[in-house]
Amino acid sequence: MSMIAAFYGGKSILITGATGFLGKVLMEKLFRTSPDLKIIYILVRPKAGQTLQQRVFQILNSKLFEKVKEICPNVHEKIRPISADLNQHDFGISKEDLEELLSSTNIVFHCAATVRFDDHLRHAVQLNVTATQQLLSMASQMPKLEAFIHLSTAFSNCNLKHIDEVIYPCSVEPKKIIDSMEWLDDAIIDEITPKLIGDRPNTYTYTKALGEIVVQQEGANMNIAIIRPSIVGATWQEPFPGWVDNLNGPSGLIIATGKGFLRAIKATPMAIADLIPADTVVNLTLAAGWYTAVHRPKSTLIYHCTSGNLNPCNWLKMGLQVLATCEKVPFEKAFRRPKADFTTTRFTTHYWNAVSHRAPAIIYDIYLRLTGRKPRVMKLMNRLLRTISMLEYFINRSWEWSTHNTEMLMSMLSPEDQRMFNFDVRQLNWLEYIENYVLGVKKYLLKEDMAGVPEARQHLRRLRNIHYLFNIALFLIIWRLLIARWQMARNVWVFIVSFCSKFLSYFRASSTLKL
Ligand SMILES: CCCCCCCCCCCCCCCCCCCCCCCC(=O)SCCNC(=O)CCNC(=O)[C@H](O)C(C)(C)COP(=O)(O)OP(=O)(O)OC[C@H]1O[C@@H](n2cnc3c(N)ncnc32)[C@H](O)[C@@H]1OP(=O)(O)O
Ligand SMILES: NC(=O)C1=CN([C@@H]2O[C@H](COP(=O)(O)OP(=O)(O)OC[C@H]3O[C@@H](n4cnc5c(N)ncnc54)[C@H](OP(=O)(O)O)[C@@H]3O)[C@@H](O)[C@H]2O)C=CC1
Repeated sequence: MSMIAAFYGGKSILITGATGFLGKVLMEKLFRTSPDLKIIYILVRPKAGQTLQQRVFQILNSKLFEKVKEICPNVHEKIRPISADLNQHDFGISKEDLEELLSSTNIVFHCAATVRFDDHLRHAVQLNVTATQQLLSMASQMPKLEAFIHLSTAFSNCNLKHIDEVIYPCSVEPKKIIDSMEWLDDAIIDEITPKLIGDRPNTYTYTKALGEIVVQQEGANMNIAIIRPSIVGATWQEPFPGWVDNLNGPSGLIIATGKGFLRAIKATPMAIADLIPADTVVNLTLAAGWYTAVHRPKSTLIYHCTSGNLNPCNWLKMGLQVLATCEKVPFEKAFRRPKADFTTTRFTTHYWNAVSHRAPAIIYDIYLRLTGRKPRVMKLMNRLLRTISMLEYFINRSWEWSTHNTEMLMSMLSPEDQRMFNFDVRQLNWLEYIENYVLGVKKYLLKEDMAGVPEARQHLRRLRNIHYLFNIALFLIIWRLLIARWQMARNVWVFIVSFCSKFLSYFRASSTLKL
């Protein structure tokens, strides 16, 4: 019998960010392994004209929840969406809902965050720091609370090369930052942002670091743990391989590669690609929830959920496998054939951006214009280049994360739990995982049917022929222009023509002799 699954049985669990990528995988696993849990409260904001119920309905109707609906047919009765916006004071939760939450919750999983790298500091602080502080304040009023699990990121201290499972201080206290956001205007915040984030690359990593300090300070009297995943990718094994439903991390770039938009990217091929599957993160999170509640460690434990030190993969291996899979099982309606390379210098990056990204986009937009359609490729390309520039920091460096707490936790699990809540990435076969990831992107993110693969292959063959024809035409045009303007080119041309004609006459003469 799994100790972890039994622990969650009968529990009332609060999840923030349950509509996000990790939140959904977390909820799915909880229902699948502990169908007898009492209730899961989820803090949800109404969005895109959808009510809370419609949002829950949409989640439950996705492929991710198919197994859960078999195991736990009354799953919809066990999810209680609570209207809440983490940007608002007290989250805008009604008095009745708040009372119910405070009196019933046993475990909190805090997943909600803004994960945008370019978010304005005010917004990133509000969501990643202030909201965390408010949630902790709510948690401190929960008499039945057994554990509070906070999702952070392994990159919260990416300004360091070696990162231990400890909380590092920031130059300015989070409380001062929170206060200052209330009275500083946007222009001043813009001005001080680079100074505050210092040698971190963006507001996301900076505010996640502040959030951790808040957790440590405000949660001193609670059973708290912090999980720091690295780059979260599609699921590895559960509920099935390859599930992914947003463009964050590598997923967006996998699409850009498969559709032939991405042809070159500045990356360090041998740098560690510290990917971690979403189901691995969720298994560790649930195990940490159990351990924190049952064993009550004296201090807040931080768990690194990373792969680099146990089973390293690098960007070259990943890139090659992405390309190989896109060749084998192509994406539909590709812009160009999937073919890409790494650049290592600023100069070559600018060159390939001009030649392989911007030039084809301009040519295709001219073609669209000439055929009476709206040009759109250059706009897409500019977005892609902006996204790449935001991600570049993470694909040109390697970090070392120590994993003592994570390994300790693994050793505390029973063999049954080690199997059921597996977070041992040493067992992961990268080539198989990346192939399933790419297929998952195709099926679950792009919603492409596998039945369309022959047509997609045919399309790639057409693109290859167009590419050859285009290159031949380009060569002939350039050559014609050179001949018209340059004596040297004319001389070379005369030499080639006379050489060919001599060769032909010799060939003809020798075949006549043989006859
Ligand atoms: C020799 C062989 C060579 C082979 C080479 C080729 C192989 C290449 C394949 C493998 C690539 C590997 C890449 C690795 C990438 C590494 C990522 C590292 C990330 C470190 C993460 C740290 C971990 C975390 O804790 S945080 C979670 C991660 N967070 C994110 O990823 C958020 C990033 N996104 C943003 O910050 C923003 O979306 C931003 C700034 C990128 C874009 O903002 P903007 O306002 O311009 O646009 P949006 O409104 O957000 O979206 C506009 C448009 O773009 C689409 N889009 C959004 N994100 C991405 C994306 N990541 N990739 C591609 N496209 C994206 C979005 O859907 C919108 O499209 P619409 O059509 O308008 O809907
Ligand atoms: N994905 C990754 O690569 C990594 C993620 N992490 C961490 O894991 C956690 C989960 O990330 P992930 O699932 O990928 O992120 P997502 O962006 O997929 O999900 C974010 C969640 O936060 C919710 N949210 C955002 N703003 C608000 C708000 N104002 N009020 C209420 N809810 C809000 C979103 O709700 P809505 O659906 O309404 O937008 C969504 O449910 C985060 O803390 C992140 O920092 C750490 C390392 C890597």
